[in-house]
Amino acid sequence: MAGEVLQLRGVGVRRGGAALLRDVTWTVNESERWVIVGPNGAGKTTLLQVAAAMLHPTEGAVEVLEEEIGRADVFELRPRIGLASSAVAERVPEGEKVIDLVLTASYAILGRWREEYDSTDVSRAVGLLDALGCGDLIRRTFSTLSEGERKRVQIARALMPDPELLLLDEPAAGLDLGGREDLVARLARLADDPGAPTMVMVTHHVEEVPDGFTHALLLRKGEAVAQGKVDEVFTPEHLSACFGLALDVDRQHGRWYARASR
Ligand SMILES: Nc1ncnc2c1ncn2[C@@H]1O[C@H](COP(=O)(O)OP(=O)(O)OP(=O)(O)O)[C@@H](O)[C@H]1O
Repeated sequence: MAGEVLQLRGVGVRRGGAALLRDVTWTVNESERWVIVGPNGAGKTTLLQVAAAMLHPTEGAVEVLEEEIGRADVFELRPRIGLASSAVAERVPEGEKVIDLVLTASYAILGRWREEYDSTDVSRAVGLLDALGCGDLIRRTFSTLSEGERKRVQIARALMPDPELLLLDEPAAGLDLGGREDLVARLARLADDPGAPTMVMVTHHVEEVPDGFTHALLLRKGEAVAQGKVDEVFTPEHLSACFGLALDVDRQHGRWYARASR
């Protein structure tokens, strides 16, 4: 596949008279690791839904994995995209086992029915769950897992079809400090893996951005206020404009920190 994994040109999304996204132009190239940061209601999840070929924009043009949204067969396209989001987790059928939740990702479906999986699929699912520290959860029911366990299982599911694009919507939301640090370290290892897919992660907090993420897009009120290499975007000026308050920004050992200026 050539360089461009995602290309948005002048993308707008409107719902009921409200502009959720406005004139977003954004390119993600193969192997880049992007983070989308912005305050509540900025349009981050909406933008990720567009990137996941789940939401058709009202204006502008979108290409995902070189397929033009509106012309491409989204049912062929979606299995090439791994999406971990609470919107997916909310649709997991009652009683679904962790192993089945990961296995069914091969068919981009939720809820195991009568599909047959061979031993290669099962070994891959088990290997991914192990790599995310969930090896002991394989036979558990998804709905009984803690928030941190659910987040890691969702990432294993998103990786199951060996996607070309991995989209993570607030993977650290709701995690305690230990859970967050564990997840950020795992995502840093994934970001560092040259065989891993191109990645885009949404977060509210620069502290949750794993080392190895290369690019950032800042959203405010549906508009991209800055985008590019992460160390050029995570400046006090850009982040203060994005969140609407004066911020000090710092980086230590590959991790970012932001706090209100005194
Ligand atoms: N169907 C809809 N109709 C009208 N407004 C909507 C609709 N869906 C979302 N919105 C609004 O669009 C805005 C952007 O929502 P979105 O979920 O993309 O933001 P976000 O940046 O992910 O927010 P958060 O950080 O709070 O999760 C919000 O103000 C939301 O209320």
